[in-house]
Amino acid sequence: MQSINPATGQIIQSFSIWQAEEIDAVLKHVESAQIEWSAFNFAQRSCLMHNLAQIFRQRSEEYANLITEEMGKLLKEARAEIEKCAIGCEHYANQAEFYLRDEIIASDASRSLVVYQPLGTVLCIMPWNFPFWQLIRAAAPAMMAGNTIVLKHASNVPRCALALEDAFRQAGFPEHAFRTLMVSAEQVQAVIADRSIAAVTLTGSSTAGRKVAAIAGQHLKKCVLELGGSDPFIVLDDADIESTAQQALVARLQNMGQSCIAAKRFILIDTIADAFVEQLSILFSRLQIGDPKHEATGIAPMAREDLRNELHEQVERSLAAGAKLVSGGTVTGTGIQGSYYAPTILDHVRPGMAAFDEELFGPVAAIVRVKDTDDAIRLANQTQFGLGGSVWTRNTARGEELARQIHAGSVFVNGIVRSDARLPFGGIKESGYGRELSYHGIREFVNIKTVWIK
Ligand SMILES: O=CCCCC(=O)O
Repeated sequence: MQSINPATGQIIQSFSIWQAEEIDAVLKHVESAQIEWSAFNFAQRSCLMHNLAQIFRQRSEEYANLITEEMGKLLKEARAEIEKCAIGCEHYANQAEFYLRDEIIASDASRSLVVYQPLGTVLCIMPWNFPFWQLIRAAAPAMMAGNTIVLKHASNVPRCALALEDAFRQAGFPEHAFRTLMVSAEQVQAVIADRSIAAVTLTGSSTAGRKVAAIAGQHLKKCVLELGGSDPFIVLDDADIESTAQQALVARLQNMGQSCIAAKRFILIDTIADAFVEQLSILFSRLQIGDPKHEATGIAPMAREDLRNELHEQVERSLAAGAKLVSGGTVTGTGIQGSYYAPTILDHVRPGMAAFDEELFGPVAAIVRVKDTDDAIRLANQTQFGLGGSVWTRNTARGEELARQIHAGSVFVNGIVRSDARLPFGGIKESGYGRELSYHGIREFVNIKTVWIK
């Protein structure tokens, strides 16, 4: 496993992958720790989760630099990610007991109730794009419910994975309540199969989701999958073009476009399409490519060179299929080592083109022109994905009506799709199943037990 700085191409550190004996030993420890951890009451768990939030804030600069060095995002975005982790920990520290309170249900018993109890050890298989937050989004609720965690992180962020383990230890969690496994993708099958693992949560591609779901299914283990997306960003003809284009820029280029919930297909009503594209391309052209640690930089590298090359290939296939290049479309970095890609706008994208049919995980906006709102909804739903979507209009009642017609796990009206610990997060169709965050998220990894008393 190698930690490589995507802004320079330099190897920061290399790590050896664990052998089976080491994996076994850690899984046993985490399994035993779960018995100890589940005996902690909510107040005790909450106290440690608050400590963790505090550690994120105290060590924010260190962690943010680590993220930027390992996967390339802008340092200011990395700082925001760490703050989001602190907020997520606090949310579950404060709400878990309420979310998992016993529910008394009237039935033919003298007393019947539902109690929520931990499942055991949850394996978190996590991606590199938000290397701290994706893990905390899954682990904070699961741990507050009394589960322990083993993390298999993406192989390009090993230092983030180890820093997370250290943060839990610093916060005072039992020694093996949270452990990072230094394992390869090939070793994951055996980990899922191990009897110490009760359930699995994966954030990653639909391809990875299929594999993990198949293995978990074979071993009858519960899994939650948060997979890819191709979120529509629908602009109606009454939207404010200037402010909506500014939001579009953030929605597409956040995290250098490497987010499952980034806006990917910009569906524009014909009458405003020219003005919108012009505005968006002006905004794109102002961004400076450079060192992700510099305040003035707007375009950071993508996380890995192979991912950048794959994106470029999707752009080239879309152009060959008839899309029109408005700006970008080039691999930048001649003479630079980093895996940069110029912010790109493709116009006249239609179904059948890579930019419409596939997830574009990078700084490329696909413009889809439509004649009316019916056409907009039809095309928004013409995808195998169903993660998020947004509608932009001055008429919020109309926006809500359209939000209900979009097939996705969350739809925002006049707002960028984002996760929020108070609201459920997840997708339908090939974007996965199950929900994270809110009370829905914490109830994914519990035994929802009925107790019936005559
Ligand atoms: O790739 C998915 C990114 C989700 C980020 C979030 O939870 O805000």
